[in-house]
Amino acid sequence: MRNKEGLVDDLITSIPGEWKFDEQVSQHFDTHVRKSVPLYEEVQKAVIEISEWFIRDNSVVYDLGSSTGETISLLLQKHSRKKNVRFIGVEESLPMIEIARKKCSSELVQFLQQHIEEINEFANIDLVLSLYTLQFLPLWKRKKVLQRIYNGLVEGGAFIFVEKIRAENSLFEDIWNDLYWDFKQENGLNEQQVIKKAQSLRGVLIPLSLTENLSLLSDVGFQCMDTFIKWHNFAGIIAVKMPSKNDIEENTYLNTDKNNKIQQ
Ligand SMILES: C[S@@+](CC[C@H](N)C(=O)[O-])C[C@H]1O[C@@H](n2cnc3c(N)ncnc32)[C@H](O)[C@@H]1O
Repeated sequence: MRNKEGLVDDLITSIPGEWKFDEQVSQHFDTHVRKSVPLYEEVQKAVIEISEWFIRDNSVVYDLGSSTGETISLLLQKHSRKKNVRFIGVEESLPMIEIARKKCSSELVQFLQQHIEEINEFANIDLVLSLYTLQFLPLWKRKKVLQRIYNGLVEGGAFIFVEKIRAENSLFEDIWNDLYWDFKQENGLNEQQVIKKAQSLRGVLIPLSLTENLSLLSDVGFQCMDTFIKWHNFAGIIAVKMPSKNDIEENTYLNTDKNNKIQQ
C-alpha cells in the first residue's frame, strides 16, 4: 500500500509525502479547509477584528500563503471605508491565485505568484498575515522569512500567524492528535481519508511547538507577542514590532533638546 495515491477527501487525492496545492486541491480548497482545520472561520473572524488596530488609510497589508483569497476578501469588506489600503497576497500556486482574483476583484488587491522566501525585502508594512502557511516552509527558511517580515514592518506594525503546532509534552501530543482526528471525522472525513491526509503531509507540514514559534519571533527582534487563539494542536500568534531601543534613546534626546529650547 506504500506510496499509493489515495483519497484525502471525497474529491481530492494525494500520495504519501507529496501534498500539493495544485489545481485539484485549489478547486475544493474552501470546503476541504473547513473540514480539516478546526475553528477555521472563527480564526478568520478574529484576524479581521484584530486588523482594525493596525490598518488605517494608506496601509500596506501582506497575506503570505493567500490561497483562494478568503482572508483578503474579508479584509477588503472590513476596511472598505478607509482610503487607499493596499492588500498583497503572496501565493506559489497559480490555480489558487486564479480563484482568489475572482473572489477579490479590486484595484487595491494584488496577488503575486511567488515563493514567500523569495521576497527579499518588505518595506513600510503595517500588517503581515500568514495563516496556516509558514508550517510548509523548511525550518532553515522560516527564520529568514521571519527576519524579513520583522525588518519590513513599521514600528507598531503587526505580524499575525496561525499554525498547526506540536504539544510541549508528548502526553498532550497524543491527546491533541486523537482529538484532531475525531474533529475531522465529525466533519465527514472517513478514517481512510484522515490517514491518507496525514501520510501525504509527511515531511511537507513541519509544525513547531508554541514555545519554539515564540522563540523564533523573539530571535528576529519581536518583543511583544501573545497567543490570540488556541485549539489543542493549533495556535494563532500576534507579534508587534516595538520601537527599537536606539530610537527610544534618540526620541528622549530630541525631547530633552526640545525641553532645553523651551526653558531657554
Ligand atoms: C493552508 S493554505 C493557506 C490558507 C489560507 N491562508 C487561508 O487562511 O485560507 C497554504 C497556502 O500557502 C501556499 N504556500 C505554501 N508554501 C508556500 C511558499 N513557500 N510560498 C508561497 N506560497 C506557499 C500554498 O500554495 C497554499 O495555498
